[in-house]
Amino acid sequence: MSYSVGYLGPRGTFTSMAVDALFKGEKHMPYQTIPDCFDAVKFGHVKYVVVPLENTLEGTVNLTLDYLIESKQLKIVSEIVVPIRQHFMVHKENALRWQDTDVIYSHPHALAQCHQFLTQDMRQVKKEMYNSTGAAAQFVSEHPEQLIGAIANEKAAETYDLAIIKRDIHDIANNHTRFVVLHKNDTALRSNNLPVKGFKTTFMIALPTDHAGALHQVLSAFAWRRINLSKIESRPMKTALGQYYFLIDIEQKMDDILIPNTIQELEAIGCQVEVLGSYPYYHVTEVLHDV
Ligand SMILES: O=C(O)C(=O)C[C@]1(C(=O)O)C=C[C@@H](O)C=C1
Repeated sequence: MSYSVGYLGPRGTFTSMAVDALFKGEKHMPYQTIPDCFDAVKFGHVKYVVVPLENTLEGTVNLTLDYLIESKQLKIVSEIVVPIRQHFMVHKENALRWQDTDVIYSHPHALAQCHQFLTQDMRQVKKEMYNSTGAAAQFVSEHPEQLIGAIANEKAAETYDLAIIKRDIHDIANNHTRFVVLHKNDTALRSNNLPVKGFKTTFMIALPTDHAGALHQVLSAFAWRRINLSKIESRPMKTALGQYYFLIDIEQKMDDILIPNTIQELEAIGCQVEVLGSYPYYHVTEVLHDV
C-alpha cells in the first residue's frame, strides 16, 4: 500500500485541510466522492480515510452517515473539527467581469452555507452542485472561456490560481465542519501535533419494534449513569417507512464497566447496538490567513 490516507479531494478541499492538520507528512490520496473514499479504505487501497460528517449550518452529511451505517467493518478512529470560511472566486482572466458570472459551482453543503450571499447578491446566477468545493475551484480554473465561479476556501484559490472576489460569504461566522477518520479496526488514532480536546463514542441503535417508550428507555440508560450525549440523530433504515436507526454520540471513551453495562441494558430491552467507534477529537483553531 503506497498511500496511507485517502480523502474527499482534490487538493484544496476543506477535507484536505483536515488531513493536513491530522496527518502531517503522510502520503495522501484524493478521491472524487464520499463513496469512493469508503471503497478505498474497505478495499485496502489506503489505511485511513477522512470524510466530512457534520456542519454547524447544514447539519449531517447524510451520504457519509448512510455509508457509515452500511460499512459495519469500518470504525471511526478520530475526529477533527475545522473552521469553515467560504469565498466566492472566479478565474483571474474573468476577475473584472465577475458580475457577469453565469453559473456558480460548489458542493451542496457549501452552497447551502452561503444562502444569503447567493439569494441576495447572486439571485440571477445559476447554482450547480459539484462533488467538492476543491473540485468546483479546479473546474473553474480549467475553463477561463466560461463566465463561471466557485465557492471554496482560500487554499483552493491559491492551488488553482483563482481570484477571490468576495470573502467570508457563509451565513454565520461560527461555521465549522466535523470530519471523521475511518479505519478497518477500532484502534483510536492519536495526532502527533494537536492536543486532544476530549473523547467520544458513537453508537448505532436499532429499537425493538412495537415497544412503547423504547427511545425513552434508551435515553434513560445513558441518563441515570450521567453519561453526557453530544448528539442524537435518526436515519431511516431504508427497509420500511417509520423504521430508524438512532445514532448517538457520548462525550466519553470506551471503558471496561460503564459503557459495556449500558450496552447490556439496551440489549436487554431488545435494542441492537453497534459501536461505530470510540475516539479522540481535535480542533483546528487557526483559520487560513488572508493573502
Ligand atoms: O471538503 C470539501 O471541501 C467539501 O466539499 C465537502 C464539505 C461537506 O461535505 O460539508 C466539507 C466542508 C464544508 O462544510 C463544505 C463541504
